[in-house]
Amino acid sequence: MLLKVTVSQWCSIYRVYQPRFISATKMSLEQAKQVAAYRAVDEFVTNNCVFGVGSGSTVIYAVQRLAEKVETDNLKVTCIPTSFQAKQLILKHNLTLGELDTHPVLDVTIDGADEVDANMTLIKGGGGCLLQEKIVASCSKKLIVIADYTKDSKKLGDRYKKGIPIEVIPMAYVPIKNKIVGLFGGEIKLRSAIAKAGPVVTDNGNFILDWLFINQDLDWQNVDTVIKMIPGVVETGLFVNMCQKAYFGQPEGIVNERSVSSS
Ligand SMILES: O=C(CO)[C@H](O)[C@H](O)COP(=O)(O)O
Repeated sequence: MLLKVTVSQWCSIYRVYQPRFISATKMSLEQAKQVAAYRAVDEFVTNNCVFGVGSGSTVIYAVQRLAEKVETDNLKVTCIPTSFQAKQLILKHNLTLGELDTHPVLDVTIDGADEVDANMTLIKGGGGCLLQEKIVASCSKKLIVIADYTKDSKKLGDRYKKGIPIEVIPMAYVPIKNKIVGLFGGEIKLRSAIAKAGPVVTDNGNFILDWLFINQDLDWQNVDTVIKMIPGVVETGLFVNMCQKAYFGQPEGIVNERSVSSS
C-alpha cells in the first residue's frame, strides 16, 4: 500500500521531530565534551601539580572532574585561571586558586579550542579569552586540548568558520584591520557583544577582531609573528607549536587522541 503524505502533513511531522533531533545532537555534543575533559584530567592531574584552567564550555567538565579527584584522592592541586570564567569555576568548586606571580611554571594546562588542525595548530579565542590563555599556556610544561569532534580538522578553516580572533587595543582597531587585510587578504569583523550594544570588551579591556582568512595554506607561525608586529595588536588566537596532545570526544562517547608525534 502506498502511503501518501501531503505537504502539510510533512510540515507537522517536521515540527514534532525537529526539536527532538536538535536536542539529541546537543546531548551528544555535550557528552563528547565531557568524555574528552574527563579523560584528560584523569591522565594529567597529579598530586601537588600546578594546573592551568582553560576557558569555555568544555573546560566546565574538566573542572568538575578535577574537583571530584581532588576530593576523592585527597590531592593538592593549585589552579591558575586563564579568564574571569576560569577563576569563577575554581572558586565555585572550592579549588585552590593560584596566580602566575607565585606559580610562574605550570605542570599542565587543560583548555578547549575552536579548531585543531593536522599539525596541532589551534584557533582559540572563540570565547574571547585568548590573551590570558596564551600567557598561561606559554608558562605550562604541557598544553592539553579537550574538544568535541566538531573541532578536529585537517586545515584551519575547514571546520571553524568564524575566523581567527585577534585581541587589539580599541583605539587601533581600524588601522589594524586594514593592515591585516592588506597583508593577507580576507575580511575582518569587529566582534559585537550579544547582551550589550557595541563591541565585545575582553577581560583585559580590549576589542576582538575576527579575521575571516581565505588562504588555508598560510604559514601560521609566520602569520602569527607578522600580525603581532602590528602596533596595537595584543595577541592572536593562533597557537602554533604549543599543544602537545588533543582529546576529541566522539558522539558515541569514545575519545580520539592525537599528539604531536602521532599527527
Ligand atoms: O578559546 C577559547 C575561549 O577563548 C575556548 O577554549 C574555545 O572557544 C572553545 O570553547 P568551547 O569549549 O566552549 O567550545
